[in-house]
Amino acid sequence: MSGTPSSPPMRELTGTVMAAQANYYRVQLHAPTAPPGQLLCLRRGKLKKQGQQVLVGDQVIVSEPDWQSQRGMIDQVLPRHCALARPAIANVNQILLVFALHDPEPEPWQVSRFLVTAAASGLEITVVLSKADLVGPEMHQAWVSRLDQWGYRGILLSIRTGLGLVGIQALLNHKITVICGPSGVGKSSLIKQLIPEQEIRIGTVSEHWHKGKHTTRHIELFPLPTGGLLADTPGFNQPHLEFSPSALAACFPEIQTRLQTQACQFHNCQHLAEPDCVVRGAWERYPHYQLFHQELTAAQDAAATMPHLATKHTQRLSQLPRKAQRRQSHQTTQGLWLDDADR
Ligand SMILES: Nc1nc2c(ncn2[C@@H]2O[C@H](COP(=O)(O)OP(=O)(O)OP(=O)(O)O)[C@@H](O)[C@H]2O)c(=O)[nH]1
Ligand SMILES: [Zn+2]
Repeated sequence: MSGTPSSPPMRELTGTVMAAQANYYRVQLHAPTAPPGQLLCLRRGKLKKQGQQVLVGDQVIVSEPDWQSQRGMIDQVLPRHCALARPAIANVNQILLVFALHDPEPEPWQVSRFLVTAAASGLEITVVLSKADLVGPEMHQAWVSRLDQWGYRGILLSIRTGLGLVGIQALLNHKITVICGPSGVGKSSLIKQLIPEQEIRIGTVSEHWHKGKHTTRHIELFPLPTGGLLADTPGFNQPHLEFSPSALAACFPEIQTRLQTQACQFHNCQHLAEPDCVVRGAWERYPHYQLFHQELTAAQDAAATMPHLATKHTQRLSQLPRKAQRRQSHQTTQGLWLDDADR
């Protein structure tokens, strides 16, 4: 790869992995080390041997560019600041959770379940309350203040009237954002507003996704005209809770707020039936906490007694305390939550 004595020194080509399918990765090259454009790349054998996965969202070093056939090789994966498992995307900055105010109406348990799943990632979360044109101001206010009490910001959106679009655009600027939410809430409609020129492609991708059992086989980042990248996820109604029961409290801002100023009698309080617990109480999502805790405990018990039946996620995560889970997923290039089945 070394140039002739008269050629200028070769600079490393860097890029972002925009899509992954089978063994191929579509890499958007970064200026100024490369001409604008994308290369279809393979992962170098040595990375495979090292068990180094390449994820959509990864920053990579590319070599052997063949400009004519637009092919290249991924030589190196640069350190990630985080890696999500579902969808398997690296370097995500925030999660946008979309719920419709009507058709389908938001179900507090379901909203809470999505919030807890998203909160487990440790990323910034914003909630979009879509189809605002279908309900009145009372419903708007009720959900915005409910979310506020839960510790989240809710943005009203209507594709019909344009309400909220500018605010959402500003939020997405220069960030990698994953959009999640149940089926039919208007995620695709929002993406079409944000990236009109990608309309056809998004349609194709959505169709592809909806054929499966809501497992993301094809993951793709779409560039926003204003800067930033957006990833859609398939609509699904019951996101998986996949962490240890003791990690659940960290996924409720209401609990974290209480624990900032008060302490439970036991340092390892699970906030269920323990005496002198400062978390247990008459706040709206406490029943959700109890229910999710029960579910996670049952999954953990199943993993302990029937390890062959447990999912890989549950097995690995239940072995680690919360802090270690975060450290692993944020620092290593082999995100703990990654699972080959997701890719
Ligand atoms: N009234 C109204 N309808 C909307 C709005 N946004 C989306 N819709 C309608 O809601 C329906 C579902 O929208 P999609 O964008 O396909 O929803 P989705 O979340 O992508 O759904 P999945 O692909 O199943 O995940 C469509 O008929 C849209 O026209 C809105 O702001 N107001
Ligand atoms: Zn407690």
